Amino acid sequence: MLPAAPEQTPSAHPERAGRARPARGARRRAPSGLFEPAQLVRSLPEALHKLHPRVLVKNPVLFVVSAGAALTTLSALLHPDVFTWVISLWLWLTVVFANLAEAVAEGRGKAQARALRRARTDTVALRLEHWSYGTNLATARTEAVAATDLKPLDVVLVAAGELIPADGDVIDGVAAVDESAVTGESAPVIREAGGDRSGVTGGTTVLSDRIVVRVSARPGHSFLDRMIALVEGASRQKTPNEIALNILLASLTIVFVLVVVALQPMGAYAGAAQSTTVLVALLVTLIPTTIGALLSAIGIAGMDRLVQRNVLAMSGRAVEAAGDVNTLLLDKTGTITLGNREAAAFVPMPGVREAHLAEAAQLSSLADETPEGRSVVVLAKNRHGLRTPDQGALTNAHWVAFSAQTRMSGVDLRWPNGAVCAVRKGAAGQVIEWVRRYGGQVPPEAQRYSDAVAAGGGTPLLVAVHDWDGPRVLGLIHLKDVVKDGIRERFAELRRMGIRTVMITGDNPLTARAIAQEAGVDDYLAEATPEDKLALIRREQEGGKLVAMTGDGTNDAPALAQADVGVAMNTGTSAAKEAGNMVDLDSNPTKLIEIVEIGKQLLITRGALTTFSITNDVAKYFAIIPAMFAGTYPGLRSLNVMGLHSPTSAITSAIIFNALIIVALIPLALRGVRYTPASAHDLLRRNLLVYGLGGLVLPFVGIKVIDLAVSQVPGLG
Ligand SMILES: Nc1ncnc2c1ncn2[C@@H]1O[C@H](COP(=O)(O)OP(=O)(O)OP(=O)(O)O)[C@@H](O)[C@H]1O
Ligand SMILES: [K+]
Ligand SMILES: [Mg+2]
Repeated sequence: MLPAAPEQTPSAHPERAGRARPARGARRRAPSGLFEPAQLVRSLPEALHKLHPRVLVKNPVLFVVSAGAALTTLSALLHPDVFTWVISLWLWLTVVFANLAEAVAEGRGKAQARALRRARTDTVALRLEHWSYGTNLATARTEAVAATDLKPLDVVLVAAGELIPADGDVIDGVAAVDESAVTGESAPVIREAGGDRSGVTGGTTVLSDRIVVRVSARPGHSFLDRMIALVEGASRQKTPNEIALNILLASLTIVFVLVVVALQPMGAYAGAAQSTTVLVALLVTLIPTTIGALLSAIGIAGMDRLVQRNVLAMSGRAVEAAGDVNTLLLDKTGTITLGNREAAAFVPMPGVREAHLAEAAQLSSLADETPEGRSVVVLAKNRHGLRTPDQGALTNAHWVAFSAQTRMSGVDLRWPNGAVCAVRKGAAGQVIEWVRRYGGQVPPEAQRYSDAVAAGGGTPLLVAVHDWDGPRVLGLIHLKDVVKDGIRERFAELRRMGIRTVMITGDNPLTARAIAQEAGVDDYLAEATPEDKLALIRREQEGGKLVAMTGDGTNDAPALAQADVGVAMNTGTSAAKEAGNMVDLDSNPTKLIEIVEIGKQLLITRGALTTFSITNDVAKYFAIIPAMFAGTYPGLRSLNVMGLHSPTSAITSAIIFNALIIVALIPLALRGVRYTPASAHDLLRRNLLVYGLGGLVLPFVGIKVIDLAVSQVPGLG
């Protein structure tokens, strides 16, 4: 959890717990401390600050109200009377209350930003002058530089007890890291080179061991900087939906301004010319002040609700898109499975000694920094007592790193006597093709054994050599991975929300199918390259679907960038975090369920309050129109259905109600309308009923009550 947010409760933390606890978050109610009346008082100075014309002009509805308030104040100064002063006062209060809504929504973020600022580092970093695989860190030359001077691609050495000076990826070593300064979680996490858990954040602390980090962030553009800007709302931009709604509100406002202006000559002709104060009051009740006041607070609160769940949304647009997501793509390893895909057994081909296979497997993995590669070395050591070969023999080694495109890794060795030997391990299809390319025969067992491992949900890695005996398959490594606990139920929940889940993996179709079945996803895509993932997203989007994607690997980055909602795991590589538009600090892939709920809640809240805003103006016309013309057209008195005391008390009550309803709705705008999984159609009907009807009826009662009080005031009765 983010620091300085005491209301938060600890969240499910699969990475640390070692398994995905079915996060209770989905059912966790918005933290009860999300809104407390004291916040209104605390945010008052900020609300008054926002009375500046430069701020007001950004909100057309509020701008018109403040212009009206200025006008009535002027007329109160020229022709003082109680009515004009009271109306002026309440019009200003209307603007202050509207500002208050925004100020309260922003207030929480400011506290969090203060805590995050403290984590920003001004430490000294040890920059390595050269680094390559195998560099001896004990003797490597380093220079001390200020953390703020680090540039992308700089390589720094960080030891236990030290602050990580900048965002980056671990490229050598493994360490326990305390990320509480950023995530608020005190349990340490493991960060290691090679895999999809290499991302580290500047300002976090290394607890054990020593790691080499390649810096990825430009100065001033670190993750922490972005987080601070985000929670502070500094980088907040209006979303397309907000802009559209704002245009609608502005147009309505202009129309009503014209209507009111045109009313005066007509009224004068009929002998019922109105005072400025009455005309302004009419205008303010006509224009949609409620939603105009609450709109931005609703958006900020939506982002904030995500922060409460430890999700950082880099764009408000992504939060809205989350509310309408149709398809969720997840990668398999580390997202659906635990991700510590480990070598469990060596399976030799007929006629091959297991020790020989193990030796080749180990050789191909010595420089393979992926968790898979490291686990092969460990298994060879544990099972066959194999030690790392003599460095002297390996000086002429050309290491072939694993890539998602080639699906292979290995080494080309040149022995001192000039003989050449190549070893490869990788996906069955690729390794078989490699052997055949050099004219080797592949026994049918190679495919058969691989399929057997895959059918059980394991990942087979074929091992082949090409030496003086020619190219041939020696056997396979059985990699095991485990489907996370409770993930089936979470997918079922997504299905109820109308979201289709698709697993994408670089693994072979048989493994993919076995895991897909066990996890209960709706569909899967196997042997997917990064391009395939991207193409799949584009295809879905062309069909008009909104696509969400969660991932952590560098090979997920293009897809994360293309997805409408791209959630990167905080554990992931910096490429993935850079590409997505949200980061989950808990690295919990099923967090998307909560993200979708929050997105839906945001859309529903905005819809509900817009409905309420428009319908709740109706009652105010019934208060004001009869009051305006009762003198000229006594027949209009029958419209005074509320039986309001007098024209002045009626108009005053309508304006007071119009202002108070904003304050009354601030908690709802911040907390959000309650969301229950239901079809969009049912939700719409329910909301129209509750908020439309509520908006229609409530003001009749409210204005009547206020009128009873107002009519007691001398000068208004
Ligand atoms: N270190 C490695 N060396 C050689 N081959 C590997 C290595 N790691 C994985 N492979 C092979 O490459 C295939 C694709 O791996 P990749 O990591 O791209 O996909 P994945 O992890 O299965 O999928 P995802 O991460 O998208 O869930 C694997 O199925 C395996 O056969
Ligand atoms: K109004
Ligand atoms: Mg992977």
